[in-house]
Amino acid sequence: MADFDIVALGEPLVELNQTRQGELQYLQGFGGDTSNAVIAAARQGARCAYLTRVGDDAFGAQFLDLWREEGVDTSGVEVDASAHTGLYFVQHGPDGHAFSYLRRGSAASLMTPATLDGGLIERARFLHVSGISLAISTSACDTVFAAIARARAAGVQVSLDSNLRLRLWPLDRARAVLREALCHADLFLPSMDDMQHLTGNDDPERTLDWIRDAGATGVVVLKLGKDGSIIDDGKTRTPVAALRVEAVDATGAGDCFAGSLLARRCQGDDWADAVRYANVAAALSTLGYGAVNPLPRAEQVLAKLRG
Ligand SMILES: Nc1ncnc2c1ncn2[C@@H]1O[C@H](COP(=O)(O)OP(=O)(O)O)[C@@H](O)[C@H]1O
Ligand SMILES: O=C(O)C(=O)C[C@H](O)[C@H](O)COP(=O)(O)O
Repeated sequence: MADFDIVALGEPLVELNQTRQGELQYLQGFGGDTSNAVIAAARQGARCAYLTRVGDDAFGAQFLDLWREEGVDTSGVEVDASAHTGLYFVQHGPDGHAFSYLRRGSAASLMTPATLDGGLIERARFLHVSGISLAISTSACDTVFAAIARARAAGVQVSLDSNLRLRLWPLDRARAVLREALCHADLFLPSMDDMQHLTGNDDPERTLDWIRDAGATGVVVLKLGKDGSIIDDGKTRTPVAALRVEAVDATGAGDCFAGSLLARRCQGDDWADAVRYANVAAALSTLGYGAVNPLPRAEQVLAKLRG
């Protein structure tokens, strides 16, 4: 039996969230898509580990404490004495949230395939990576492809969230790299917003056709925000409704979706049940500010599912 349900690879970011427009008050929290996803999964009962690098600074130490409190294994976290932990800002406006970054040269962006040498990937059921892990630097991009190759060689399933961030890389490169990566994913988790940029169309069916034409052979779950998601298992496409909520801050909803979905797959759910669960967990995660604090625990999600 594998030691871990999920090993994720990527960059954690300290979060400064401007919860009131126009005021110089920022709530400090934690973010970074793959870190959010493993914390969400751990809160649903999954055994998780995180592969990353942080600076030898107060924020790096806060992250190590956070992962330990959340039960996420940190044996794959390297501390770099000569680079910083990354930081991002969340601003809220009429079109939802917007991110900006202070991350170039961060410890995580300096990862290389040697970061994988501890052998954690081979001990997992799923490797989870994202478009952000691929975008933060050339060496991180190489590291993600090396991780995918190691996972596939060891029979570990690969999960990929599109998480397109056009502040991190140009659209043409993002499209080319994501097309290559999605062909190796057992589970691809694009959002409709990301796919609109990549494909130029806003129709979910045509978007799923584009993904299949690009070479996706695994399961694809297209995330549609407040409209829920669609499962495409290669044969049938099944829409799954969202839970209706008054969302406050959707930062991290997609990561909560990914972590919860993987956790439930590892607990034996079929795709439809796992996606139903992930929709509810992700909706609940929009009810508070920040990517990590509002991530729900299994009891809350199960209570909501029971109605
Ligand atoms: N306003 C909302 N109401 C209910 N559920 C939501 C809302 N926003 C997001 N979700 C849930 O979170 C999932 C991921 O959100 P989405 O915005 O589509 O992806 P991402 O955060 O990756 O851009 C959705 O599929 C849905 O289940
Ligand atoms: O943008 C980045 O580089 C980050 O990692 C910061 C955020 O924590 C995630 O982007 C949130 O991701 P969503 O779940 O898609 O809202």
